[in-house]
Amino acid sequence: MVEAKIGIIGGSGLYKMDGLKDVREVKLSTPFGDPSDVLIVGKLEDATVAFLARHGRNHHLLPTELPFRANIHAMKQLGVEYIISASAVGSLKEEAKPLDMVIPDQFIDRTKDRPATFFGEGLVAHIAFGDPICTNLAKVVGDAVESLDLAESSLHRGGTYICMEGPAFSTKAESNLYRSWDATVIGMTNLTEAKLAREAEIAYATLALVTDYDCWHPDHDSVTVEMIIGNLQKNAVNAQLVIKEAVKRLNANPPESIAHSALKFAILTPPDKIPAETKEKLSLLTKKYF
Ligand SMILES: CSC[C@H]1O[C@H](OP(=O)(O)O)[C@H](O)[C@@H]1O
Ligand SMILES: Nc1ncnc2[nH]cnc12
Repeated sequence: MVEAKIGIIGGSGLYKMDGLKDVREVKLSTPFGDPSDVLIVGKLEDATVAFLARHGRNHHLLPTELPFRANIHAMKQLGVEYIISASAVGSLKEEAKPLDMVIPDQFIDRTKDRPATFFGEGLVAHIAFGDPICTNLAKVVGDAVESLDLAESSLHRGGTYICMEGPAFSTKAESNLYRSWDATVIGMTNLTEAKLAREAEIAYATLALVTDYDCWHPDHDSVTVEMIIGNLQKNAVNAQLVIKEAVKRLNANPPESIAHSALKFAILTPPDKIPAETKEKLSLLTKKYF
């Protein structure tokens, strides 16, 4: 089995990583179904990385349809310890302009129709999620952005990402409600992924790339796919540069992460009371504790 310590999940607009060497397509199955697509494993800046297109390489999966658990489980199977997620977001603040980058440190969950835990079926675990993003990994990504000269894009470190269900974009009332909550950006994917990554003890950070002002902004029309497509493409170019630089830094200096021991005090069910099939199903995640 190939191994990769760093995982990259590409969202809308980022369907492949340029510059990968010794590329292999790895098709994995998991106890939670198949991932969104094959994982692309290759060398980037001397590090072995695993890339996955979240919506599939042809963008055929809605946010609600994403096999989040299979995607994270597949990363875990490859030995991934750090995931950098690149995601398209709408901005809820004037100062976060289209083409800017935000590295959120909080999420608010507005999803309602997707599984968001590996646990259950006789194994109860509650992870701490007060700090849902790995601070040290976020710093590596932020430092990578700042080391590059990205003329059109400012960096915003910190901020709250609203994760909505979609696929329709928000109403103006919703968008203004989220602004009243002081949220920074809105998307449809990253909270679910971050939660599962934490359950899988993988450090996770989001590089959120602003495509639009959602629908609250008085000087902009309501968001449509047509309007954001150009920004998605420009953001994808920037995301590639940032990820390459972040991978270089991460490989040279892998940071500690609270995520790496997230299950240490999370599991409530005594090991001898967990059904054998569940123990087997979750063994990749929990075996170090039993
Ligand atoms: C491009 S429009 C909405 C779509 O874009 C974001 O996807 P991702 O987070 O995978 O980059 C957003 O969450 C929606 O899924
Ligand atoms: N305005 C928006 N709302 C939700 N997800 C998005 N992804 C990109 N722009 C978005």
